[in-house]
Amino acid sequence: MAPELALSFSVVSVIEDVLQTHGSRLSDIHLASRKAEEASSRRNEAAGWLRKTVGGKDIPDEPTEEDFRIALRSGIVLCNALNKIQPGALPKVVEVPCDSVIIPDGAALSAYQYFENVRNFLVTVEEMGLPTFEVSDLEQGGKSSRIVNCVLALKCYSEWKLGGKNGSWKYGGNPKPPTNAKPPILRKISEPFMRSLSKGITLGDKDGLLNYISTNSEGGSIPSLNLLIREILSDKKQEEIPIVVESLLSKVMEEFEQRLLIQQEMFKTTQDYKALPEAEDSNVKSACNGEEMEEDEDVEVKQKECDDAKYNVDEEPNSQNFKQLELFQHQNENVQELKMMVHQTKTGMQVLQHKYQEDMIYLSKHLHGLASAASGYQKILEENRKLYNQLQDLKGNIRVYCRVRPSKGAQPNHQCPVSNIDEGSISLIVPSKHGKDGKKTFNFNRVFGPSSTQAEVFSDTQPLIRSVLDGFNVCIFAYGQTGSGKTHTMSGPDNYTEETVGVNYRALKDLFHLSEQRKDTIHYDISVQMLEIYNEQVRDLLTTDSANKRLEIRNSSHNGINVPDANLVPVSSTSEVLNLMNLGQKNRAVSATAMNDRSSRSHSCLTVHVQGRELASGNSLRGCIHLVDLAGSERVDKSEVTGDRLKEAQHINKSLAALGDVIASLAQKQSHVPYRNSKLTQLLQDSLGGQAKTLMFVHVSPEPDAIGETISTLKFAERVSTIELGAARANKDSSEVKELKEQIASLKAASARKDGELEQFHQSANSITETPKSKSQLSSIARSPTSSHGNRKPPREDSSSTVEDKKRATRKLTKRGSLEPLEIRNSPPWSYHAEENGDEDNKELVSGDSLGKSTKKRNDGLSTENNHVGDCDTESKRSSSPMLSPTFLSDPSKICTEVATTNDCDELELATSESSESDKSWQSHAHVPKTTSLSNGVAARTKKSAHPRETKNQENRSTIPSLSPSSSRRQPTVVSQQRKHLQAKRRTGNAK
Ligand SMILES: Nc1ncnc2c1ncn2[C@@H]1O[C@H](COP(=O)(O)OP(=O)(O)OP(=O)(O)O)[C@@H](O)[C@H]1O
Repeated sequence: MAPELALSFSVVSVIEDVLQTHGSRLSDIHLASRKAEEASSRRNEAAGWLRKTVGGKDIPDEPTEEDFRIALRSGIVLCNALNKIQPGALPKVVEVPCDSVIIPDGAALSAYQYFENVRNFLVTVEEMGLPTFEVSDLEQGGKSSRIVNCVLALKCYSEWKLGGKNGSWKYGGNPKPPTNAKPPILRKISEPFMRSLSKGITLGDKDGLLNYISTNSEGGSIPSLNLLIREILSDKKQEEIPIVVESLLSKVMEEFEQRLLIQQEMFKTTQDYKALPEAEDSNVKSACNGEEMEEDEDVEVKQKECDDAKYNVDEEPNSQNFKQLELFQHQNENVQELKMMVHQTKTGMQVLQHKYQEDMIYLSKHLHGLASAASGYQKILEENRKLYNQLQDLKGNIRVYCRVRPSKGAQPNHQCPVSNIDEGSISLIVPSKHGKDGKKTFNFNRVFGPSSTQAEVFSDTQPLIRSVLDGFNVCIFAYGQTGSGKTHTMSGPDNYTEETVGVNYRALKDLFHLSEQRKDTIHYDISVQMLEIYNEQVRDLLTTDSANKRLEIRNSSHNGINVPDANLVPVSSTSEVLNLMNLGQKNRAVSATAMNDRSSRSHSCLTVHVQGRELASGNSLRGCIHLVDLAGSERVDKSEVTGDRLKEAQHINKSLAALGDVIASLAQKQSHVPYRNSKLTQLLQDSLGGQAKTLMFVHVSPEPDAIGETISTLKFAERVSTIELGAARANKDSSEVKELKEQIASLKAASARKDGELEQFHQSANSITETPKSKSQLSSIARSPTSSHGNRKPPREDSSSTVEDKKRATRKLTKRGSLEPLEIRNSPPWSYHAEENGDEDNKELVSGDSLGKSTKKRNDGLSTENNHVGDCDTESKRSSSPMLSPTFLSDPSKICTEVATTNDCDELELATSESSESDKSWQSHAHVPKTTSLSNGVAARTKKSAHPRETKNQENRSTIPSLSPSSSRRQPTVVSQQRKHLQAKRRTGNAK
């Protein structure tokens, strides 16, 4: 802001200076006396006005300069005069000056009070725009002209005011300057300026100058400027005048320049004062930042500086400084207020912080509680899952685990149909025909997402595998669309590592590990078979020539070996297993299809047989695990196969459809389960329908174009999970049962020996009696189960076995130990399966109501594939023969067996009340695998089927009394009587 320049100076002083420079003085021209006269006259006038205005008795009529100064020194007269003409202009006037004599330090106090009065007066006068003086003018004297000027200006103002403010104010200043007026400039008084003030004339103030001139013109006491200059120049020589005028002008110019400089300095000082409040602001900010104490000190220092400045200003009265100070004080008050607010805010913040901390503690406690509740919830969930699994185990449900393969590469614009994977459920987005996609959720025992590792997948399977060592049968099979990851789960990828190896290897590793741990209590023998079903043919994967060899499946064999002709390789370490698996994998039929580069074209089954013997008790147990990697179902249009591949695909799909039928029958608890419709279902029969623990891994591909197959796969899997197989049972034999089995084996051996003798006897008798029967028929009748397959080892000869032994064994097997009559039947294995497993087809095969009528309705597939069926036919034909086997003569128990066989082919069943295993072993004793020894004997089993046809047939069964060897000769009669009796009974039944 440019300062308003009040360039006032005394013309007289300037002229005086110029005259001095030129060696002459105003006094020379009587200026001094005139000045003195003028000063005294003006002083008298001022004193008179003051006396008149405030009644100051201390002011003489014609005071000297000193009198005048002393009279006004306290400032009281001046303040009162000012208050008189401008009431309230000075609210505080120290009226009674302290007596400096009576009161100690009174002088100092008085000086201070004078100073206060005079300062207040000067400030007000300054604000009114009237000429002022310096405090020192009053205290030190010598400069009273300025005081006189000021008083006369007041007088002038008073008169102007009393005159009703008519006309313009002669001093030109604003008598009541607005408070927001620009701050006046602090003036540093130079000597010439002081002098000019004494004259009360300002050049910058045109009115003032005019007033001065007019006043002096009117008063006549002071010559006008014109006159003054003329008077100065009058005594000058002509040639001196230009020089004097020139120096006069240059002096005026110099004075101007000096004034300008002073004004600029004053302006700068004003700016510095203005900067003070800003510094205060920054102090406030610093205080907010916690530096309050330091800043307080700073403020105090600044306050002190300002006070000093105030004092200095007091010394050089300047309304601008006072305004600045007031402003500063105001700002200081604001700062204090702000500080208070900051303090309050800070306190508030502290309270809030405290509350916040309390809240945080409360929340953290709450959170802790929630976390523990959540972990408890998790535990409960886990517990629930376990209980659910246990319940399922008790019910014998097939467990179903679902695994989603990772996507093969990114498929832009295609959304993965798998929308959500939970621990026990998987949700799919199912596209609908109407455009709006639906959501379908499937629940399983466990669901593994694409990121699940092989180890994670195996961890849930582990307990199941371990139960094999406790004598359970376990089946794990992988199901799913082609390329969905079945082989990956079961075997691992092609170049497998320790981490990526599949369930098969891990299972065996675990088995070996556990058997090693238990070696002090149980001795385990572990052996492995590896098969595949390719184009409905069972092939051994552990031989190189297996491609040409068709193997038989014999369900419910006594030792759990369903394919006895396949290689059974004993193993003792995982590396051996790995080698075998590699061999099997190499032999497995795979080929590239459009869906999978290495598509398995067959169902593969790795079977691990475990035989355990408890070292302390001698008890034995037997468990086996089937690890089945099914061939993938495929849509032939999609897999683009032709020729042999197409044929393979058709076989695969057919066998999987058969599996679906079996699952559906089991799920609906139907009495007939069509196991025999495919080799696959035949192989899995024990696992799906027996007392095994079964787990299915269902695999799905995440690709959107596989959604159809994915949905049908998951629906199928859900159905599988509803199947209840009944609680699994361990295959454990006590030592007593074992002993009995051994006895049975020895009896069988004895029986075989007798068979031989019988054959010889028969031959000799034949030649004597010329029987009508052919030789083959007789040998067929005489054929014992053990001799039906020539590829087995003959039973061990046991000379100690007698007929009594056999009878005892039979009685023992009734468990009750009584000698109650037993039904003893000899039957081919398929008959057992038919009844045991509710296989209607097979029941029909063997049903018939008369002797010799072995029948008829026959499943084509079975008739060609099952040797047992052929056996039955033979047996049936044989049964129609009126001839009795010579065996009857030598072995009564054989007779009974024979009778049952010939009489009722559809009832052919082994009965044992001791163990279901016994009967199974009996049925299958003809199919003992190469590596196992025979341990079967004759066993009897009470019939348990409630089938109506069986009930009917039961009536036809012969009740065989215990026979002693001595009665053997009567046997034909007994037998014929028996037959007659049965026939009669049957006829009666039919008539009814
Ligand atoms: N969980 C997985 N992680 C990584 N790769 C996988 C996974 N599952 C499958 N794959 C890969 O997907 C491809 C197809 O898998 P795989 O051969 O196991 O399918 P499949 O169901 O056995 O097929 P097919 O029925 O035709 O034999 C393979 O390259 C396999 O390595």
